[in-house]
Amino acid sequence: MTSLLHEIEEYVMKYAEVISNVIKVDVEIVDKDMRRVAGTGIFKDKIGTINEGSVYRKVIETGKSKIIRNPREHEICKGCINRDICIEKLEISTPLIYEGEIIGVIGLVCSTDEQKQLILENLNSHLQFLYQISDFICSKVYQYNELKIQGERTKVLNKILNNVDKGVIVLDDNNRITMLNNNAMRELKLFSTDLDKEVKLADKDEYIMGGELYELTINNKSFLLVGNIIPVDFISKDYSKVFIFNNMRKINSEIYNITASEKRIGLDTIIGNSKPMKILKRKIKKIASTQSTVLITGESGTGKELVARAIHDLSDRRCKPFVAVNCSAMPEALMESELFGYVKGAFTGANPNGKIGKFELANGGVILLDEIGDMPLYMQVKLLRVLQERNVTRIGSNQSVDLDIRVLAATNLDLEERIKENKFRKDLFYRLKVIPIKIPPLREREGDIELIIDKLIEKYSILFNKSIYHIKEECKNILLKYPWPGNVRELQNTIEYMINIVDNEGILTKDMLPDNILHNHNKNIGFYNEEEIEPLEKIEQEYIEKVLDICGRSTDGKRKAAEKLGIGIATLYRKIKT
Ligand SMILES: Nc1ncnc2c1ncn2[C@@H]1O[C@H](COP(=O)(O)OP(=O)(O)OP(=O)(O)O)[C@@H](O)[C@H]1O
Repeated sequence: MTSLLHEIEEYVMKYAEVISNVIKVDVEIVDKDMRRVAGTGIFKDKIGTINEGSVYRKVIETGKSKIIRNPREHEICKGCINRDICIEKLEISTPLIYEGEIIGVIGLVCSTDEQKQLILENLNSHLQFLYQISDFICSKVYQYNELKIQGERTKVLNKILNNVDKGVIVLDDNNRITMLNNNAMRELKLFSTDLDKEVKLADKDEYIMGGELYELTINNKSFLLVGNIIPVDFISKDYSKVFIFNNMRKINSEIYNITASEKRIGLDTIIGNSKPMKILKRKIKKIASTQSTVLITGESGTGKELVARAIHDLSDRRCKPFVAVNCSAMPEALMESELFGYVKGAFTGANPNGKIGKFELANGGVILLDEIGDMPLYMQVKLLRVLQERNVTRIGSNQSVDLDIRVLAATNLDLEERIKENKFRKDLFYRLKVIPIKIPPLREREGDIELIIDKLIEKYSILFNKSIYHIKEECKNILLKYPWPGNVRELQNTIEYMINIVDNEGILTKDMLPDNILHNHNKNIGFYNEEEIEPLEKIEQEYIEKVLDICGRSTDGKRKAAEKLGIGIATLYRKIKT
């Protein structure tokens, strides 16, 4: 505690002077190590030195005041090393007690008989005054100590605050900044000199990613922040509320995590080396870096979404969100709120916290409006407005959010036909069709079916941990001739199915083909031009296979097949083996 008296020595000195002025004696105040902290009169030059007398030691030991009316002769003075040179006529000493501990002594010394006389005449009132000053000094020590503890606590608190990844601002009851952490300074471009500045915090009544949206204004700059306000006004008016807000980079990256696909979709992901696919890939490369709207058309399963993702991945928005919205899968009643979002309490049945819309989720990145041809007309009007004005307003809000977004739309419908049927707006069509991309159906991509089959066999063999050594020529031919109305998706499903059912030999054969493909094959044996004429032996082979598909491959099935074909069973076996 010694240090405490020294740390407030300025005050201690003042109190010593007050006593000295009022009682007209010399005063010294020592700490518990007997070092002089303050002194007046004959003690003024001795500040910092040790009092070697024995009276104060006794006061410190006993915690009791002492009045020595006859220095030198008093019992206490017997062992004092200064006894012979002592000029004191009267000495009054009283302890300074802080939290039960003696932290020092106030000593009053009379060097003349007149002084002694005066003091003794009013001893009681002088003692009362002395005790009072003693209390003042101790309460000053208390205040100082409290401030010191509070300062230490603040330091620890600051350390903690600077280690949370959120922005924290503590405001007083006038909305002035009392404290702020490094994140808040960084986010709001503030400095420690901005402490005590007034902040305006307006609740925008909207809810995003687990927090409330606030507009914070300081130094004439406004920031939209997502966070929460915690009232702490029970502490003191300097600490009225704490605003904890999320790091906006973190919010953006959370949105990105929701919206981004885990793997990169480059041009290599789009399998196909046919001429139309080469042209398509060149076009994707060329237009990826522009900001214009793209309308991707093509039959179902041709890879429209894949192309859209490749455009996103090749563009400089690749690290920003990619949000795909399927306009036909969304219930009509929900479409508006899904696309544009809503604020809390916008309508009954809604999420009470409000919801961020797909456009806002995609902000900064790319939105794919898939199956746009199925969008209801009233939504087409709203969409057109968003595309024209490049901003979106949540349902129930009166504040629009600016959009920096690349729009891609896709459909397998003939939009011009839909326009004629009054099911699609012409103005929207032209706004979307700035860059048209048409993906050819699989049957028109020469060489691609074989390439895709090989790649998919490889992919699913790894996925299902199977070793596929071979695909029978006959089986492959059926796949190559199939018209693939479901395009790559159907081919993908077919290969996945076959690899699922293949046995340990790892050979894909015709009888592993799905029924619809086999049926199609069976009813389509025929030819239309010279190139398609096949050797009789091959046709015969295929015909027998077809009959066996129907009759079965058991002994009974084969007997039945031979009967139907009008040949002996032995001939049938011979022909199967060739
Ligand atoms: N060229 C391709 N290379 C590899 N995979 C492809 C290719 N084209 C399509 N696919 C795959 O086929 C499936 C369907 O593709 P996608 O969803 O992109 O087609 P779509 O044209 O958008 O279909 P829909 O019109 O039915 O929405 C996906 O699994 C996709 O990865």
